Amino acid sequence: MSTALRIVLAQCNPLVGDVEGNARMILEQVRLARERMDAQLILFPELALTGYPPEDLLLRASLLGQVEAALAAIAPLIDDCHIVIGAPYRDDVGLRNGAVVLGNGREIARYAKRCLPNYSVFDEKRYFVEGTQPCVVSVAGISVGLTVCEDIWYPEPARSTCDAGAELLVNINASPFHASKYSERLETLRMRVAETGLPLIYVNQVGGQDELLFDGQSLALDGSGALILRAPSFETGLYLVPHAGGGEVTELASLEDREADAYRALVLGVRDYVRKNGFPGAVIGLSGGIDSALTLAIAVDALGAEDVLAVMMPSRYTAPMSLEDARIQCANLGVQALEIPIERPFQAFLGVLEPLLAGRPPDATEENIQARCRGVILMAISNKTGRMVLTTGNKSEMAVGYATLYGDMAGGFAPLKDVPKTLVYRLAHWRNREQSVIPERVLTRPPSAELAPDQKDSDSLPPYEVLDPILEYFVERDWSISEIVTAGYDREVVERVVGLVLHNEYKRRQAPPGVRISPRAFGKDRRYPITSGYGRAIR
Ligand SMILES: Nc1ncnc2c1ncn2[C@@H]1O[C@H](COP(=O)(O)OP(=O)(O)OC[C@H]2O[C@@H]([n+]3cccc(C(=O)O)c3)[C@H](O)[C@@H]2O)[C@@H](O)[C@H]1O
Ligand SMILES: Nc1ncnc2c1ncn2[C@@H]1O[C@H](COP(=O)(O)OP(=O)(O)OP(=O)(O)O)[C@@H](O)[C@H]1O
Ligand SMILES: NC(=O)CC[C@H](N)C(=O)O
Repeated sequence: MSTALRIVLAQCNPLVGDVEGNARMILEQVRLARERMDAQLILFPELALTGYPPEDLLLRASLLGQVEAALAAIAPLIDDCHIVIGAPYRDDVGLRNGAVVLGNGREIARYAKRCLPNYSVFDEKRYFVEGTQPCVVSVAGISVGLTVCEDIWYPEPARSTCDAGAELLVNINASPFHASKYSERLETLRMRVAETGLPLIYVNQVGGQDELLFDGQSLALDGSGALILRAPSFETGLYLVPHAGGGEVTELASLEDREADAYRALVLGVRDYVRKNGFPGAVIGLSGGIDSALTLAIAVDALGAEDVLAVMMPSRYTAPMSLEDARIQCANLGVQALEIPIERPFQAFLGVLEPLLAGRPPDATEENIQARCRGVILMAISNKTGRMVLTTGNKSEMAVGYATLYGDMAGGFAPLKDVPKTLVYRLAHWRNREQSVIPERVLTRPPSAELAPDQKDSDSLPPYEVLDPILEYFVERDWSISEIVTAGYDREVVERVVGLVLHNEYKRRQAPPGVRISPRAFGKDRRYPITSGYGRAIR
């Protein structure tokens, strides 16, 4: 850094809507940053006071009242340093996504975010009005220019802040994770530094908020674009920006591979969803298959073995090795396991439905009754114990509707919802890299729903090595059928897969939320109509 300012990045995990709690957390971070690091300027993430994204809570006057009260309460306490807090505020023009500067015991400035993202998972134009002016404040004699998240993704805000006299650019963020996001950010920040010649300090929030997951990885670049600080991913903490020039780079985090990043994102997403919603733990149906095996490992890493309950619910079609493998995994992880066979409830349903079923060949009806027996049992355990049911469906299955409504889709949160089946395998291998917690056989046997005799997923679906790329092209990249065929896939298979994806929007709308780890997840990231003639038109 060209300046001697002691800047601390508060990479924190606010709770959306808990303005008072977030204000207390901010004051505690200020105390620590002052005590331990002698901080002169402490930066908090975008909308740190409300948490991000507050969604339609922003339409409630009472929330904005709480924000103003919190700012008024915090300001007098900030008398020996400066802080920047992300907070919404209303002015003569409208509601702003703001960066508020406090120091010398008072409020010093309010900056309104100028670029409001309104694509992908972002809806900021629904709530906020764009700012038009740069904002530069003096901190210990250094001119500090403010920007908020999306501002830094375009040249103009940084350039005009530089023109307004900034010697240093600050960017406060709520930038959600997806695979490759870190390199996209770094490349963008380097462009802004190259254009302005100014050091750039980037602070990001951490934590899960419904389907969004924030990874932290706050950064500092010096005026030449060299990385002088990279804070850890998926962890909260206070990080002092080092002074460059001595050739020393503070690299607090290593660049992890895709599996490690994805796995750690899923763990944090599950932990924050379960804990921030006040649940004492989770319950999972453990089949002896790969999806529930990985879900269980993630849940244990997120919540601790004592707060996770595995339930084995064998049916007449369950292979003995499924039950054996499930038992071994529970022992490996130290998880309490229950065994509740579903034969009796399944028989009871077949009995009462006899008039409907008699004379009709068995089909998905009977398969789904089994999945629903398991759903009823898991939900009963959830109701009685207060634990949340984690569903186990992966992105490939959710894409093509290979799951039973009110059956294995019954539950509160879907950790693997954005994890394609081929990545499920890679993550399971990654989790087993040091110590085998998922039995080897679970990783090698062919996937099966075990809802009918000798059933395999490959009876109904193309092999996952074929299905997953087709899904990625269609769902994540919006390719046409012809483009996917040109990439080397069979037209008939592509048409069938695309038809299933379009048809099963209704199922996904009824599915629980899950952690977003890809650039296009099902949920708020991909909004398709349920009732639609589009599928017919593209045939
Ligand atoms: N647009 C729409 N809006 C609202 N509802 C709509 C609808 N289109 C169909 N439906 C309704 O949806 C129902 C059909 O859905 P559903 O009852 O779920 O049943 P369905 O999709 O027909 O069958 C479930 C499939 O998932 C497979 N499965 C199940 C469980 C686990 C696994 C696994 O490997 O993990 C795989 C199973 O082998 C079977 O092929 C029907 O009642 C239909 O009326
Ligand atoms: N015998 C079982 N005991 C407990 N839960 C089961 C059993 N069979 C299925 N389930 C639950 O239903 C989910 C869907 O299972 P299914 O075997 O139909 O498909 P899958 O997608 O191959 O999942 P998995 O790889 O976990 O088996 C499982 O992940 C599990 O949560
Ligand atoms: N909150 C925001 O403005 C986020 C938008 C930004 N492009 C990001 O995800 O990093």
